[in-house]
Amino acid sequence: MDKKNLCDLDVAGQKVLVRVDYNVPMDETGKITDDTRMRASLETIKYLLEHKAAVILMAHLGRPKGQVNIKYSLAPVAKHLAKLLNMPVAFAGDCIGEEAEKAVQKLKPGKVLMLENLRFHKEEEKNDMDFAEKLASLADLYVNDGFGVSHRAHASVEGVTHFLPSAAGFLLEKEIRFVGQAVENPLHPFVAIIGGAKVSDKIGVIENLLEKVDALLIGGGMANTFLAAQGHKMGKSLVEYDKITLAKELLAKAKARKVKLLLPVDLVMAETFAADASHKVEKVAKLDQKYMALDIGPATSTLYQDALQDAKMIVWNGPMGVFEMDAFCKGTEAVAQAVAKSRAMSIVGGGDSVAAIEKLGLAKKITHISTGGGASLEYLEGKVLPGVAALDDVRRKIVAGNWKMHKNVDEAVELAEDIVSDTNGTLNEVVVFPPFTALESVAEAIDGKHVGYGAQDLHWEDEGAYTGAVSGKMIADICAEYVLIGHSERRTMFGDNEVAVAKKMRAAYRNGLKPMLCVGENAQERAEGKTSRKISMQLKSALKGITPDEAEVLVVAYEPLWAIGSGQAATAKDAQEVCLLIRNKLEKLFSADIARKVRVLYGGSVNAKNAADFAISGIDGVLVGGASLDAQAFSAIARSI
Ligand SMILES: Nc1ncnc2c1ncn2[C@@H]1O[C@H](COP(=O)(O)OP(=O)(O)O)[C@@H](O)[C@H]1O
Ligand SMILES: O=C(OP(=O)(O)O)[C@H](O)COP(=O)(O)O
Repeated sequence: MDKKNLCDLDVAGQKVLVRVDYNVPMDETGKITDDTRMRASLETIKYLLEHKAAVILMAHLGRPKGQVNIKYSLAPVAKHLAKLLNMPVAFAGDCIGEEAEKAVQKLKPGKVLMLENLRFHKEEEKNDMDFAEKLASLADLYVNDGFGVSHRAHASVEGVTHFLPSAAGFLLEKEIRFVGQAVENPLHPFVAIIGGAKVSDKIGVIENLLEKVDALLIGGGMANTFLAAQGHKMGKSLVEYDKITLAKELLAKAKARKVKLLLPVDLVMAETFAADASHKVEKVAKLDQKYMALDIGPATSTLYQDALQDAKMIVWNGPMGVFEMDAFCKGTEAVAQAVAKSRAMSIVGGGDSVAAIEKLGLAKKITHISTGGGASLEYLEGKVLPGVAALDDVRRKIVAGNWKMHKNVDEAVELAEDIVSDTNGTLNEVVVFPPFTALESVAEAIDGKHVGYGAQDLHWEDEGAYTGAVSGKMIADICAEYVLIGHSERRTMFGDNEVAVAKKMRAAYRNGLKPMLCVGENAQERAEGKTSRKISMQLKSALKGITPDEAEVLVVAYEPLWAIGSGQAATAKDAQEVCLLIRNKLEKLFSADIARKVRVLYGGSVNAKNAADFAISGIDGVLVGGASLDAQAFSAIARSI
């Protein structure tokens, strides 16, 4: 995940505003009937309390339409939270204004305050900036731990991040990691189970998952529409006849992508939509037209269980039938048992699906139970969640331009000045690497501006009889910040082997320079599937003896040799996979925290046309060659990453 999390914030003595999702079911007496979402937030709250923060919780309950309505007060939730935390939880009768301000003033580090329902103010759902600023004025820092509401661009989810340093809570980070993996790097065979009432509720998810899965199992009311699209007569079943064409398109897409799409072969048919309705199991091919389908049948349950047996990753969202009625919950329970029994990485989201798992006591057998229904659906659709996108990035992206052996002094200064003016305002870090002859002039021309500069290489000794060489000490003397080490051209044309690279790394750190270490495989190694082994060896050799503190300022550039100067860039997915491999290797060499902080770039035939492809999770910027010699092209790249 590329967003800051709690560990990146210094919370001691700070007032931390935490957005949680406590939109929990209650019975008519106000008793909370399922506190899963509250329990899921405890890790974040306890971390903040242990680190001496004053914790201010804000949440919504229901949809009171901007009106104060006692039915949706969070007071009972605050009481229940006190029991879960086994400590007092103060409660403010409003989320902004004098009452909230007084409560916050009284709040001490190590204590918790719950604010009243945000949605008593219509400005919350309107993402009103004045309202967001009033919320933000209560605190020093903001943490979003409400995954279930992060698909909403509301003031407490998105707006408030414009006024406070922000980070993800542990629950949000865990949700994004698991649900995100299913979308970005699924394990195969990858099987998805989609159920629920209507296909119209989950079109986006089905379309996106059809790009990723090996098998898709469909149940619930939405299966009826697919069966009708195949020509089956569905009697009084819930069928969305206006979605028949769509269902046919999805069936065709699955076939074209060779995705095994399974539909029920038998159904539990009921005379009426009622818990005590008379019902019977019938084959899909011959359904009683006076009846309606309210669950998948036993043969279908067996078919789906078999399809799940060898899965390595399973995503399940939506029940297989009218789960809330005992007579029609068996299909959902059978799927729940199969998912729990599977050795796959299993991710379950959606109120009814999660309820089935909880009812059967199978929660511990599921890898990740999502606390978000709509949020997990939208994430599975591949949508950006506003509540996540709004958070501060853990690593500022870098766009670096390696000018190689081009530009005399005047040209170099002109190019650098043009880049300064053209990249003004970009959030990304911009760095240029001029030739040595122009480095000092460029440094003088842009020093103090937002564009950084560095050297394209260095010798590993600080001084001595090394004709033609330039030392780290000399580079530091003109206040350069970065130095490229191990660029493929140094390795292939000038004999920089792993020993030389390792000595240059030491020289860089000895002189206070930030190394931009280039690693990458050649065409043959790639063809032989040796990329991972080659890069792991390069990293291990170059980083030997480097301390964690030194590693924190390291930048690694993945530059596949076959893509340098060839005009043939790696695909964004290939680059993402290798950058992930590099980060995993950094975690093994140092720690997860260092691996999160190190920036990992892609380089190799990046240009203004393809740069945006590399603006994806896990890639923290680009190292640009030829395209960096033109200010406009390079600035376009700096804006598109
Ligand atoms: N065959 C069916 N006919 C009508 N409704 C169904 C059928 N199967 C499931 N449903 C309904 O689907 C609803 C749950 O769908 P959904 O909200 O998508 O699931 P989740 O809450 O797990 O996200 C339940 O209210 C259930 O009654
Ligand atoms: O319960 C929630 O969504 P969900 O029912 O999709 O899980 C979240 O708290 C968001 O609530 P909202 O759908 O009223 O914005």
